[in-house]
Amino acid sequence: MKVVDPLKQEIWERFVREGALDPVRMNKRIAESWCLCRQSGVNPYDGKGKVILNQDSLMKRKKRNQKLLHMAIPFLENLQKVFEKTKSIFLLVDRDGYVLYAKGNQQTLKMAESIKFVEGVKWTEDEVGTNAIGTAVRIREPITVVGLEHYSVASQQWVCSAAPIYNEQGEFVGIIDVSYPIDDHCHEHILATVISVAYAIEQRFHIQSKEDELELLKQAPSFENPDLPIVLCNEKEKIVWTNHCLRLSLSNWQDMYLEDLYHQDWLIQTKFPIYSTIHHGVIGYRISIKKKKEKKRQHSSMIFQFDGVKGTSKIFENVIKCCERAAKTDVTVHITGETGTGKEIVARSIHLNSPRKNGPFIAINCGAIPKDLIGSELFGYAEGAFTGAKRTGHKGKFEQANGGTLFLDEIGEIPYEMQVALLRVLQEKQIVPIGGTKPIPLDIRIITATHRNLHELVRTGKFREDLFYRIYVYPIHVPPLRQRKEDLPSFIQYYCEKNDWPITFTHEVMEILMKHDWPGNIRELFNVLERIRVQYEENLPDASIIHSMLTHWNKWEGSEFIKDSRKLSFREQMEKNCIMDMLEQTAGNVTAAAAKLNIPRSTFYRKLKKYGLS
Ligand SMILES: Nc1ncnc2c1ncn2[C@@H]1O[C@H](COP(=O)(O)OP(=O)(O)OP(=O)(O)O)[C@@H](O)[C@H]1O
Repeated sequence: MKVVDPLKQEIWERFVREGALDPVRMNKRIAESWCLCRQSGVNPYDGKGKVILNQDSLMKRKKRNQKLLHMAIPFLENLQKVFEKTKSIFLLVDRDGYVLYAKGNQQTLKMAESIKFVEGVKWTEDEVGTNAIGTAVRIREPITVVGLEHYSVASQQWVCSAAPIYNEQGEFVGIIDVSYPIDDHCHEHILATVISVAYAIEQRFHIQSKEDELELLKQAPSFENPDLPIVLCNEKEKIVWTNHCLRLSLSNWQDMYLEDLYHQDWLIQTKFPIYSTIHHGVIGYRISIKKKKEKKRQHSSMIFQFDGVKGTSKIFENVIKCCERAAKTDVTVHITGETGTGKEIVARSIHLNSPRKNGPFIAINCGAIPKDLIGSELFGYAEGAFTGAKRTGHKGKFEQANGGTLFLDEIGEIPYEMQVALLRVLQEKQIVPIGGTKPIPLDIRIITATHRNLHELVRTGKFREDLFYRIYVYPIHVPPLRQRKEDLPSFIQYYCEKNDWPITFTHEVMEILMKHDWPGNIRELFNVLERIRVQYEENLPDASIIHSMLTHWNKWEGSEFIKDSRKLSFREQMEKNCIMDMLEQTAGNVTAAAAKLNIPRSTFYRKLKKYGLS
């Protein structure tokens, strides 16, 4: 049933036609809003919702407002029960006017849908004209808008009452609204109810902030690293806790904000958000800090570009210093270190900081190439060098790296007979591709690496001594993760940021991670984090599950880290042999080998990786 008050209809029509109003006969707030709508060109004959978030954006907005949702929804649900017999719907709106929640009478929800008054819609004055939600967002006061007081026709069959919600800091965070069709003369005093509920939600914010503070304090690390000053601050960055090593130097920490630390020459090293287990919003941060003057001492290392985590450990700081020295010259570097410690990242950083940085950086894993192919991979071959060779010939890694850096990983795996050829290239600084006659001059820097003991290989006759002395000129040792555990938080933060994974590790979990020895080093750490992220997303499992994950890691199928040590099944071994045969037949041409085996190239590459052939 359409309810129209002819007098009000005339006032509205005159205003939209001529912009004329008799302010005495109108609510001041409504008159003001109409004028604003007219000025900003809102269409009075429309007023349906237009800006509607898609599912993904709505989820993101809900996530940003999860504390508000958590506080308000129980009250909204309660209202629904109380007003069950009416045609009302109940809404929660964020501070920008987006509807986050809309529930209530089914028939009214349908009617709302017809004007796009739905979850995700932007219901501001600019979008849909004068209305209780949009006007309350602007004036930040409670208001009821009835029928023809709405500026645009789409809402003129509605009565809506809205009130703003303020959090414990007094900040405006959103709107609560009750709306119903104008013919449902159910409650005269609905605005008073909406205001009371908004007030009750605000009280809930105050209580929750105390509970958040207690939860935050429970996150104080129980283990103490005397060299690592830690502070906890709330989400407004007010310091609420420091560890012992800081209490001497920060006597007035209780009155400080994070910003005050900058003024006292402290620098932030890592900053982890801490999330509430109740409402899942950020309740504070765990921060490790460092004195600025210590930083100055490291100044020379700071200008060295390192595309990864440097952390705070002295041991890795020394590695960076060595890299910096090596990068300035063309010295032949040999990098040692256990698997997964980041030898390739270190090699790349030397290249990127060297005068050759604009040239290519070519990496080859000597251990992953079938023995018979290593010659053509390194030195290339000339046109028609052998049956099946590409007509155009093939540029080897040495030639590809010309003008830049060649990184020979797992150099200890290079077959003995190939070592002579390699030595010759290093001495003569030129290559002759297989089957070719013309030498190609080389201008490259060589960096080698191995996780094996090269001295031992020389001693047992598996590695040529003359080649050893050629490559073992400037050794750099990359330490295992267990010797730089203080860098673990930085690695975790790096991983979380890279994967956009907002998670807080409780101190129990951190303790477990700190105690683990990480035999697979950074690769293992990232694999563990990957597994937790994929399996548990943002609901971190119990510390005991993470503990058993680490204990049984080696037994897990499908882990990258164990790929080398894992015994292949019969089927996998057959597949690996087949791939190796085909690579041999196609002289290492991956595209041709994949085509012959009728496997898509991307799958073929995945299999090469799986079997350690890439
Ligand atoms: N400092 C670092 N910052 C960020 N990521 C790192 C760092 N060091 C290693 N990683 C990551 O750890 C993994 C292993 O690193 P990398 O391949 O360089 O190790 P490696 O010592 O060469 O291993 P392998 O001996 O098995 O070849 C890679 O995913 C790499 O990106």
